[in-house]
Parts: sequence; structure tokens; C-alpha cells
Amino acid sequence: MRQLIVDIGNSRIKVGRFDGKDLLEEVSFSDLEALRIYAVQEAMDACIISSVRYDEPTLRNALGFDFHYLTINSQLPFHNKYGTPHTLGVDRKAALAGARAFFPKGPVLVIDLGSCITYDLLDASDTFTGGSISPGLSMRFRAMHQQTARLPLTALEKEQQPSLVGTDTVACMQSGVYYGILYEMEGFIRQYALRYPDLKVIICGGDSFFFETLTKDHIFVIPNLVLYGLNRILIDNVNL
Ligand SMILES: Nc1ncnc2c1ncn2[C@@H]1O[C@H](COP(=O)(O)OP(=O)(O)O)[C@@H](O)[C@H]1O
Ligand SMILES: CC(C)(COP(=O)(O)O)[C@@H](O)C(=O)NCCC(=O)O
Repeated sequence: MRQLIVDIGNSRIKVGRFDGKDLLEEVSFSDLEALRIYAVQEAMDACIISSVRYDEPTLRNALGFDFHYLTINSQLPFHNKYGTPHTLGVDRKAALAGARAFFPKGPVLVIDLGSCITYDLLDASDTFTGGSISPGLSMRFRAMHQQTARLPLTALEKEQQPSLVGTDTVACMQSGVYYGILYEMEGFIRQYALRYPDLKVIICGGDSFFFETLTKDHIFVIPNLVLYGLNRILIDNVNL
């Protein structure tokens, strides 16, 4: 059984080709046309799309192949008790489903480092009530550049761990963004761990590899967690 799994985020489109529960290949695209060209060349039995950007008619029009579109009506492996369930990001639902694919029981905190950073807690009774949303890594760099007169647009190099004490403008910005996110995550993890003994933490998303040093016995970095979650949701929803 071949499944095509598509996660359309605010920065880019991530695609996984699965055979049952096994991820065979992972690619990313910047636009729908590139996704369409890739998808029509693949032999697939089923496809799921989660999109925080495009509504269902737009995607059906642009893509022209059949897929399950993740909505409020899709069956999920947890109880959604969010105050506004209709506005909950589908990528957050997929990440929580991914958490249950890796850890079937117990409390799990998912931290998704994408365009935004989301913190989502699933408790031991499989109930989701909410979490937090904060600005993502690239967004922090762009915001400082766009909303000041003197700060340049900069970024982190691959696998760069900046100095705590920045000694020039760029290094100060890199320190602020990197350690701002690191200490933010450590603070959330500490507070959640006090409330939920035996907590597991999964860090995922496009910028998660910058924080692999956080990996411990109960903290896991799984960059493509959302793809695994969508695969699980697809299997539950179309009876593969
Ligand atoms: N090819 C890429 N295109 C865009 N962003 C990328 C790419 N590779 C890594 N990234 C990083 O991933 C982050 C976005 O993460 P991702 O999980 O793809 O976000 P989203 O789900 O919001 O689209 C960006 O902040 C960027 O730093
Ligand atoms: C919070 C998000 C912007 C994160 O999206 P991402 O950074 O993964 O592209 C997205 O999940 C979203 O648009 N959520 C809607 C609001 C909510 O979840 O309550």
C-alpha cells in the first residue's frame, strides 16, 4: 500500500511517500505546481493533505488528483477539547496524531518549530486542550529586520550554535534568536514536566535540527513528526 502524505505549512510544502508505516522518501516544494508534477508521477493508493494555507476547493482545482483533505470531521486519535476547535491548525492536529504514533500512551508535549513555534499537550487520557503559539526562528530574524532601522536580515548557519555573548550586531541577533528559543523551550518543558509526571517531549519541524542537543531520555527530536501523524490519520480515515 503506497500513501502520499502532504503537509502544506506557511513556509513550504513537505511530502512523504509511505509504504504502510514506513517512510520511503521525503521531499519539499515551494508551490502547488511542483507538488502536482511530483504527485502525478507517483503510483499511490491514497493521499492525505493537511493545509494551513489553502482551502479544499483551491487544492482540488490546482492538483487534479484525489486526496483526503484533513478537516474538523477527520477522525483523530485524541479528544479535541480546544476552546475553538474549528480554528485549531491542522498541522497541530497532525503533530499530536504523530505523537501517538510514536508514544501510544502517557502525556506528550509536542513542540513544532515551523514558521511559528507551537506547544501542544496531549494528556494521559488522550485529551488535547491547547498549548501556546510563539514566533518561529526565521520569523524572529525577519521581524527584527523589518521593524527596525538598523538591524540587518540574518539567519543561523546549518548546525550553528551561536555564542551566548554576541560580540557584534549579527552575533547578538543570532544569540537572541537561538537562546531565546532554547530557553523558551526549556522553560515550557520544565513547567509541563512539573504538572505531568512521566512527560515525553517531541521536538519537530523545519528548525528542530538546530536544537538536537536537547535530546535526552524523555526528549526526542523527530523533524518529520507531522508526516507520520498524517499517515496515521490517513490509515484511520480511509480504511487502508
Ligand atoms: N527548504 C526550506 N524552505 C523553507 N524553510 C526551510 C527549508 N529548510 C529548512 N527550513 C526551515 O524550516 C522552517 C520552517 O519549518 P517548517 O516546519 O517547514 O514550517 P511550516 O510547516 O510552517 O511550513 C523555516 O523557518 C526555515 O528555517
Ligand atoms: C499556529 C500555526 C500558524 C502554525 O503553522 P506553521 O508554523 O506550522 O506553518 C497554524 O497551526 C495555524 O494557523 N493555526 C491556527 C490557529 C490555532 O491553531 O489556534
